Amino acid sequence: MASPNIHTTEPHVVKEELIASGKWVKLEKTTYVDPSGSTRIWETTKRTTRISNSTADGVGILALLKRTLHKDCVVMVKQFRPPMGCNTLEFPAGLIDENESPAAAALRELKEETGYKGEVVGITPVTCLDPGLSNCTTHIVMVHINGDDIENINPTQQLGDGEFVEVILLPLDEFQQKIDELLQKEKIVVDCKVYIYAMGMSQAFFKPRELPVLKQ
Ligand SMILES: Nc1nc(=O)[nH]c2c1ncn2[C@H]1C[C@H](O)[C@@H](COP(=O)(O)OP(=O)(O)O)O1
Repeated sequence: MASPNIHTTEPHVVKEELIASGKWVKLEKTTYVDPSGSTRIWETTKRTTRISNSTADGVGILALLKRTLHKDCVVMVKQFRPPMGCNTLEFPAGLIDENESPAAAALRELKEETGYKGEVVGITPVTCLDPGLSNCTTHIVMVHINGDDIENINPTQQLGDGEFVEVILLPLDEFQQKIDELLQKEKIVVDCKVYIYAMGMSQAFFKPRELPVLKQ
């Protein structure tokens, strides 16, 4: 018989001790109390760049390019990511600057990485990225791009030193299939947020058209 699992303690962090720090990332030893009241240790990574009054470390940008006589496309970026040792397929993204709102950071990063000028149509709450490893957080900012606008006909990236970003447009109604084709063609790892969104889009596009089947 299973023993009753009664937890009386609100889990909380007791102290955070620095183990090592670089320019961009630091490693800490986190002492915390778990729900059973036991004191435990966790190894935590953090960005050194977090702005104290900012709601998150960065933004990810879910940008839809809308053009007359074209399918709506999701604006994606492919780039070599040193920690992965290979190219990745991601939503455009970046860190929030000092005194910058998530919306402003999203429009700035989108312009820099892809050349497109967009309009913010929605922002998620703060979301965590890899909470078993790091306290890194992001807002996903939904942006619409008027592709017929003269400013968006020939978008020009504004990349900084050391930034090499390829823009890839993928049709929204075939998003998962086009990603799968790309993954088969080349050695590239897709960001988890991107693939989850692709699976959600497939469900939204195709499931409503399937005939309902009576459950046995
Ligand atoms: N973990 C990192 N190590 C680095 O050596 N450099 C890093 C790290 N994280 C960010 N950066 C640098 C790279 C860019 O010069 C700036 C800004 O990056 P940003 O464009 O805002 O974000 P990403 O596109 O997600 O790299 O920070």
